[in-house]
This record gives sequence, C-alpha cells and structure tokens, in this order.
Amino acid sequence: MKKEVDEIVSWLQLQVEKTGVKGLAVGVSGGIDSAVVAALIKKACPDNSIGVIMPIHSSDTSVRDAKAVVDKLGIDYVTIDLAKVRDNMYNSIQSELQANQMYNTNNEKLAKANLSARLRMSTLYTIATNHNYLVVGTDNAAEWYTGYFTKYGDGGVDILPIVEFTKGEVKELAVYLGIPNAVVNKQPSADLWEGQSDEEEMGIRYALIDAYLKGEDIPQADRKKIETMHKRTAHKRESLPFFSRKK
Ligand SMILES: Nc1ncnc2c1ncn2[C@@H]1O[C@H](COP(=O)(O)OP(=O)(O)OC[C@H]2O[C@@H]([n+]3cccc(C(=O)O)c3)[C@H](O)[C@@H]2O)[C@@H](O)[C@H]1O
Ligand SMILES: Nc1ncnc2c1ncn2[C@@H]1O[C@H](COP(=O)(O)OP(=O)(O)OP(=O)(O)O)[C@@H](O)[C@H]1O
Ligand SMILES: [Mg+2]
Repeated sequence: MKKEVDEIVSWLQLQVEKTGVKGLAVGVSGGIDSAVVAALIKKACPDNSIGVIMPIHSSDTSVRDAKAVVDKLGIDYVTIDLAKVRDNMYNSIQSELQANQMYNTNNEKLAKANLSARLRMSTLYTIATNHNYLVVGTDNAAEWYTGYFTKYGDGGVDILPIVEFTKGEVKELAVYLGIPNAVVNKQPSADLWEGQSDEEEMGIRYALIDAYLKGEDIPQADRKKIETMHKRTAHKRESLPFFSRKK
C-alpha cells in the first residue's frame, strides 16, 4: 500500500507542476471514495488542498461523516449547503416546462439527482478558479467501467487519481490512510435521494464488478448486466463527437 500511495501522491504533485496550478480541490461527501482522494491530495499538497462539503438535503450521518473525514485529515475545508440553490433551480425549470405542458414526471427523480451532481461540480470549479486549483475526481474502476456517475456532474473533473482502483482496493487504501471506520464500512451511496444505495440502484454488488474487472468468473447474468451498463454509458468515457467540415 505504501508504494501505491507514494506513487499516486507523486503523480498528483506532477499534475500540479505540469499544469502550473497551486493546488487541488475535492468534494467530500462522507463516502469512502472522496475520503481517500481527500487524504491523497492533502499528502500531495499539504498547504494547498481543500475539501468541499456540499449537502443537498443530505442526511445528518453524511454530513457528520464528511466532517469526521476533513477533521481526521486536517485538510482545509468549507461547507456549502446547496439545497436551496438546487430546489430553486429545479422549481424554475419545472414550472416553465409545466406551463408549456412539457414536463415529464417519470424522470423527475433522476433529473433532480443529476442537477445536484452538476451543481456540486459548478461549486468545485468556482472554488478551483478562485484558488487556482484543479478539481480532482473520485471515480473508481467499477464506477468508471459501468458509467455509474453523472456526465459533467461528479464526472466533470480535471484529473482521476483512483480510476484504476477497484472498490475493494479503494477500501484497502482507505484503511491504510487511516480513514474513520464509520466511513470505510458504510454502504456506498450517491446520496442523491433518501435511502439511495449504489448496489441497489445498479442491481449488482461492487464485489462482482470488481471480480469481473479482475477477469474472474462471475455468473453470466451479472456479466451481462455489467456489459450492458458499460455499453450504454460509452459516451461518458469518449471524447465528444463533432461535425467535421473536412471531406
Ligand atoms: N449515446 C449517447 N451519446 C451521447 N450522449 C448521450 C447518449 N445517451 C445519453 N446521452 C446524454 O447523457 C445523459 C445521461 O447521462 P447522465 O446525465 O450521466 O445520467 P444517467 O446516466 O442517466 O444517470 C446518472 C447515474 O449515475 C448515478 N450517479 C450519479 C452521481 C453520482 C453517483 C455516485 O456513485 O456517487 C452515481 C445516478 O444515481 C444515476 O444512476 C442524457 O441525458 C443525454 O444528455
Ligand atoms: N454531499 C456532498 N458533498 C461534497 N461532495 C459530494 C457530496 N456528494 C457527492 N459528492 C462528490 O461526488 C462524488 C461521487 O460520489 P460517490 O458516492 O461516488 O463517492 P463517495 O461518496 O466518496 O463514496 P461512496 O461511493 O462509497 O458513497 C464524491 O466522491 C464527492 O466528491
Ligand atoms: Mg457516496
């Protein structure tokens, strides 16, 4: 673990040097992925790193865990509650669409959730611009492969330090980095709505996605599920299609 951590930290320092910025910022949710990334950026830039806690009707537990992470790491942090901003923005869009008989209630939950993720991204970039920092992403290998993130939301970042680590490996990093047990052992959740669980929404356990990524044998039905998610979300990992005027 020490070697892995040292290598990621050096890589983060190289990104800072190469891009000419002063430091690194990450959103801290109270979940394990952002806890690990916060620990890594604090090691890479001890005096120029920031964790941003952005509740949107988040549970007390999430906010308490996020606070425990930044306190444990001693990283600079700021809390910005985005609930009102998200609700105001969603309600404005909704009422205009409704007034024009264009509103689709079926997709309400997902649309609100993705708006939350994109407002967090906008907040991080506002802070990154203010500080001359890069925005650091928290996607792990399982989320990246299955596309389990919001395009231009939590997926809208400058660099991805743990994208080649499975969820199991992220847990090993977390233990090594001294992340609080409550965070290491809690159920992964995007926390985009009350009671959301990653594994329930995806319909598959991280352990199986990790096993698939390591080339191990998993049941055919699970393999199919993973491959379907991967295909459906290819657009999130590819560069933008553009119309070319060249013949
Ligand atoms: N083939 C295609 N080529 C180019 N673009 C395509 C496309 N298909 C859809 N799109 C575009 O992509 C959009 C759909 O993608 P997107 O907006 O990402 O939305 P979508 O993939 O539908 O939803 C995001 C998923 O990620 C989960 N999530 C989000 C945030 C954090 C976490 C977490 O683990 O913490 C998880 C969330 O719970 C949800 O299941 C469409 O609205 C459309 O604009
Ligand atoms: N309330 C929040 N405050 C700040 N950042 C957030 C918040 N919710 C989500 N994020 C950001 O979005 C990222 C994606 O969330 P995700 O749930 O995948 O990661 P996590 O919460 O760190 O870990 P886990 O997947 O185990 O819940 C987070 O890592 C974090 O950077
Ligand atoms: Mg989470």
